[in-house]
Amino acid sequence: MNLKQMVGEKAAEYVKDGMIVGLGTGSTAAYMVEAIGKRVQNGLNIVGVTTSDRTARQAEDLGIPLKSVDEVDMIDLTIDGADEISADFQGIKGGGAAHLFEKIVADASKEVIWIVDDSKMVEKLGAFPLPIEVIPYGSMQLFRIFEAKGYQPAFRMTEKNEKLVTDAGHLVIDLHMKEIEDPHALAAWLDGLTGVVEHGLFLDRVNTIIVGSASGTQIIEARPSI
Ligand SMILES: O=C[C@H](O)[C@H](O)[C@H](O)COP(=O)(O)O
Repeated sequence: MNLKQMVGEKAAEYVKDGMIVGLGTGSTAAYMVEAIGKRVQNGLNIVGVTTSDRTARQAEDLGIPLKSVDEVDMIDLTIDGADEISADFQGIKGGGAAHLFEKIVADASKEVIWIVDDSKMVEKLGAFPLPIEVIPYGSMQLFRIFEAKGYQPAFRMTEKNEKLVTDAGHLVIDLHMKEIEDPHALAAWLDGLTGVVEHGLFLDRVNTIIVGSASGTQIIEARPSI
């Protein structure tokens, strides 16, 4: 059983006719986009708002009508993957370096669903490296600040061993923190650093989590939607 496919297809059932739908990024979200694409080909009428160039290409190929995030007032529902979800439903995202656009889309959404396999559910965040999107200018200064804190920073590299450049033209520094004691305090500190564009801590943002495991899908209602 492919758990990513299972939760991706389950989440696609939440999409209703007439909705504006935020389409997340990553290997799990790709299954959701594919399932929504099939429903669109069978007559479902929606508009998608994508969170990366990759997802935009996939959605276009499937014939899903798209608008940019700036062309819509509000997104009805966003479905996205996650890298880690803690016991109190906070998340780390950005393993695919899409967290800046993903957070902008999530913030413009009435409801957010995350789809994950059960390996992503953890007690505390931090085993997954925390992605920090930074502007290239001065990025070594930020690197040194993270190093001095003991966060073991590493620039995200491509297969060609070049610094990865995000869809927005920034770099990514991954922090290897092992365990994040206070995600809200860390997020506030990161938000205050000049040159940090966005970090991968997604706090108090998800409404529903669909978890896939060998025994099936579990739906967790994390917090009420707006
Ligand atoms: O930047 C990428 C996104 O935040 C993804 O949603 C996240 O990394 C999970 O990806 P995957 O489903 O491939 O594990």
